[in-house]
Amino acid sequence: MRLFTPEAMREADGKAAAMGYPTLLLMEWAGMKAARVYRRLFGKAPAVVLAGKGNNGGDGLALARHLLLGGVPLRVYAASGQGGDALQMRQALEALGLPLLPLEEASWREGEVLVDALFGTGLKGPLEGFYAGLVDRVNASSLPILALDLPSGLPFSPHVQATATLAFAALKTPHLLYREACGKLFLAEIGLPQALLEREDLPEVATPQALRPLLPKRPLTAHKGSVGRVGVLGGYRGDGLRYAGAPLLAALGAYRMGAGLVHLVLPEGTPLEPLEAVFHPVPAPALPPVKVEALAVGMGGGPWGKAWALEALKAGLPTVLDADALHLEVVALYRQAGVKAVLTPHAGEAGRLLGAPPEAVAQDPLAAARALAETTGLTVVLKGNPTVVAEGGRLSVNPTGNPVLATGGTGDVLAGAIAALLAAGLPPFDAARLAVYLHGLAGDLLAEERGVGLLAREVAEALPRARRALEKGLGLPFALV
Ligand SMILES: NC(=O)C1=CN([C@@H]2O[C@H](COP(=O)(O)OP(=O)(O)OC[C@H]3O[C@@H](n4cnc5c(N)ncnc54)[C@H](O)[C@@H]3O)[C@@H](O)[C@H]2O)[C@@H](O)CC1
Ligand SMILES: Nc1ncnc2c1ncn2[C@@H]1O[C@H](COP(=O)(O)OP(=O)(O)O)[C@@H](O)[C@H]1O
Ligand SMILES: [K+]
Repeated sequence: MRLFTPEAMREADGKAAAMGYPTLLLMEWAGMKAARVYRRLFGKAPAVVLAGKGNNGGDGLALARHLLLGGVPLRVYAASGQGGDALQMRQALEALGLPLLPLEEASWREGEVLVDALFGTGLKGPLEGFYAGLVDRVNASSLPILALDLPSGLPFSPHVQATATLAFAALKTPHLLYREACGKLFLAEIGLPQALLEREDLPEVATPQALRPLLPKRPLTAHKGSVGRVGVLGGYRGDGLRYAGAPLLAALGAYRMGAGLVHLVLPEGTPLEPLEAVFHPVPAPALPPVKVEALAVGMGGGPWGKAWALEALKAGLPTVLDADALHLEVVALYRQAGVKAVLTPHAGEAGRLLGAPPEAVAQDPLAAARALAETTGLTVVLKGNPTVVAEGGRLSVNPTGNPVLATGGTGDVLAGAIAALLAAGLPPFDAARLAVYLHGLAGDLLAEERGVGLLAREVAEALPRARRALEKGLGLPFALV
């Protein structure tokens, strides 16, 4: 599944029209699916539809007709000046005898549901004047809001803060970059010719459908030496083992992602956990003295971070470089050596590597991940919401995960999880996008059950459940309608 920009989506609509496909059908499906979502969420609660004059408004008018036919009480406030498909939708509604009220008179009361069909992919620049005021009133209403295609105003401010958003044909960048404004996310197929949605040049949205086939198989004869052995290298002695827990969490992440054996190479004096690991206490950064297939490096390494990474490079194995191992010189050496490496920076670390402020990274994580993959020549996991995986020209945007993951150590768990999949033989891009998806899904399962207050080790514990869900094809964090 591809992640469209609003422009790419408009292009696809245009191509459908140029092919001779009747675009009125798309709008009709959009309206029908929107009515279905409305009924599912709000039953027969009365609707107040706010329709702009473009095609997004047209979708709203189509929805209004389906609600009317379904016996849902409603008022429609519409801008004037529709043309094309939207005008036909307006005429169809009027033919059924529903008077359209001027948008300027829009008002609502307790118990009603607002439908935001003001602007979609055609918005150019931030809303101002009347529309900015209308959006502010909508947001102040405390009524449930169903946004059609996009919460109006996105990607700028002000924008509608929706309770639920129904995306048409494909997810667009603002759906994943402004997740909060969208509320519960739905995606409707509206009959757009499939060929127009297959755009290899656009980023992918990681989905169960694409990721399930990547899950490493485990044959009956599997043994702990055959399903992937991971070396976890990290920690620092000099400050009283302040971050001693970080590599231990990475070891848990690796085991919970299915590693057969985890070898923990740690500073002497570090607590020896988890019990399932094989321990190699060392006086200074060193490689595990045994055979492993992948490494995770840097967690809790502090000033030793660089030394761990340089030591690890000698093994020439697929390696996750996390936290204290993330340095430009180190990264350049991995590239030179042709070693497969996955970098796992958060916005702060990525900013440091790119020479950009963290805010700029967070503002456009797709561009930042792409730039970092380009400058380093390695695989990049830019952590955040959304987490973006980049390699060469490929981008995968992760739809799972939520703010309960914002707690110490969850990144360490992820580093170990990626290493486990590398050790199982997955190429870096696949290991990264699969681990990121499952890590986020584990967080989603736990958020649902328990909410804020998770421990990173519990995220590791939930990884097998996330994996089971993916095996069953479940776990898509938005609903298809
Ligand atoms: N064939 C198609 O094109 C389809 C389009 N669909 C819907 O159509 C939408 C796109 O429709 P449009 O391209 O007509 O665009 P929109 O309906 O999103 O908005 C266009 C209108 O907004 C005005 N406008 C743009 N920026 C503004 C600003 N900053 N302040 C005030 N007014 C502004 C434009 O002058 C134009 O009148 C999609 O989001 C989707 O909801 C769906 O019906 C499916 C089929
Ligand atoms: N608001 C959020 N939404 C989704 N995922 C989040 C959010 N906050 C944190 N995470 C995830 O939690 C992990 C945190 O990693 P990191 O910042 O390295 O923490 P630590 O160094 O404590 O392990 C990342 O995988 C990140 O994507
Ligand atoms: K809208």
